[in-house]
Amino acid sequence: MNQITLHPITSPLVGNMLVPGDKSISHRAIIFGSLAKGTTVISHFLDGEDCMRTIHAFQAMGVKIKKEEQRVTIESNGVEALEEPLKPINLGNSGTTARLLLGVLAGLPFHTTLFGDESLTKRPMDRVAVPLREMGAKIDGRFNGKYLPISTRGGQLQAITFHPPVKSAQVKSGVLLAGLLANGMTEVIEETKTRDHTENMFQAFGGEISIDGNKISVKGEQTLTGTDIQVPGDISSAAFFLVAAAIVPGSKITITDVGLNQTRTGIIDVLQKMNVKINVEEEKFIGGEPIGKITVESSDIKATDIDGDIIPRMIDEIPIVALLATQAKGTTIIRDAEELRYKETDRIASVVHTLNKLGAKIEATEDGMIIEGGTPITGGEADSHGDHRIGMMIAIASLIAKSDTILHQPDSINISYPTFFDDLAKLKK
Ligand SMILES: O=C(O)C1=C[C@@H](OP(=O)(O)O)[C@@H](O)[C@H](O)C1
Ligand SMILES: C=C(OP(=O)(O)O)C(=O)O
Repeated sequence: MNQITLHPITSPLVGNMLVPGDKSISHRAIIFGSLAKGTTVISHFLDGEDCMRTIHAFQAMGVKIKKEEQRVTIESNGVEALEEPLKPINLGNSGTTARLLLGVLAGLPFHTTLFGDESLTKRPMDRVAVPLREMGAKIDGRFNGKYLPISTRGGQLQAITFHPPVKSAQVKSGVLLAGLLANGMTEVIEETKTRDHTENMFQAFGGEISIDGNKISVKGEQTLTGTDIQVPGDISSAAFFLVAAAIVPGSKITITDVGLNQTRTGIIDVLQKMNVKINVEEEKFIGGEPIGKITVESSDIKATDIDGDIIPRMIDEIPIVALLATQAKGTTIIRDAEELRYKETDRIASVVHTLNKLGAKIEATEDGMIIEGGTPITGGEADSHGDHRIGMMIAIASLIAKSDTILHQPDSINISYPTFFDDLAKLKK
């Protein structure tokens, strides 16, 4: 489907909902389950296109992975059993698969070629290729390995101490995974803490990892053991509905069984700062990940400044927060978010272009944006540009638009949230 017409909403959004499994945790569960010896069973796995890329990559290396809806079973004989893939591996649109898989391939003694779609082909891979080469991996590709397609020949790796030059959980995770396959103790020292699902997953699979503030140390050449993983709901997917409830008058939505990992809950802090009526209840810990429920009601929204250490804790939520800010009282300024320029699209440019087209008043800056509040959304035509989060931002904007919105390339939403429109429909009364 190339385009769909979205109508403004005529009644509040009301109800309880579950969101699909966390994308970051789903990727990692496949990777760790494939590296571990034994059986891993994953429940509430994200059935999105990106996570399927990770499954296919490990199947191409001989791992037995069976998927029945949101349940995935992995039977693996561990790292030593992984085989040289017969063909180049297609990573589609998935940056997480690319950066984490490079870390794994760095330690495997065979040749692979990785490629992706048009968007992934433009995203930087040198941020992970450089430290992996320092550990001893052979990595080459377009622009000296800065961009896909990339070929690897891994092997004997030496542990390093690494200070990531960018605030990126993908880079950290790539090096930690290579560290698992290296000789010695690999250390990653982050300037700002990024999402820590890789660290939690090491522990869930019986691995030794130590965390001291922002320093993470992983012992090389350990054997991991298969386990059961229950994936929490993805707070990055929930964010679209949290904002929808806040901006559609009379709404009240509760999202249950959603991940509340501190390294991901910047969106909750921002909603609170913006005067959104929100209630959060942490209920349990599963596999080192806190899970609970969030209730949001329509609110009188206030502008705020968003910058500094909170940015990595809400990096994927900035497009939908930008929409929220268009409905706030006052001007919202987002800074320190230059990393947005290296996502599926340049999300500073695509958010500003798209929301302005729909009636907002936003100015792009080098590392963020300045958003004028209280601007009505007019509707019209808008394109996801193949970016799932831009597609969902447009769909939520269309709810409060003055007229219909034609969304081009809605299929991109299948990357992270294939049931998005069904879930939205269930909240309409
Ligand atoms: O590690 C992960 O699972 C992710 C880390 C973030 O990317 P960066 O590490 O590039 O910031 C985020 O934007 C992406 O959606 C998923
Ligand atoms: C940036 C994202 O994902 P990835 O880097 O895995 O493509 C995202 O999901 O918003």
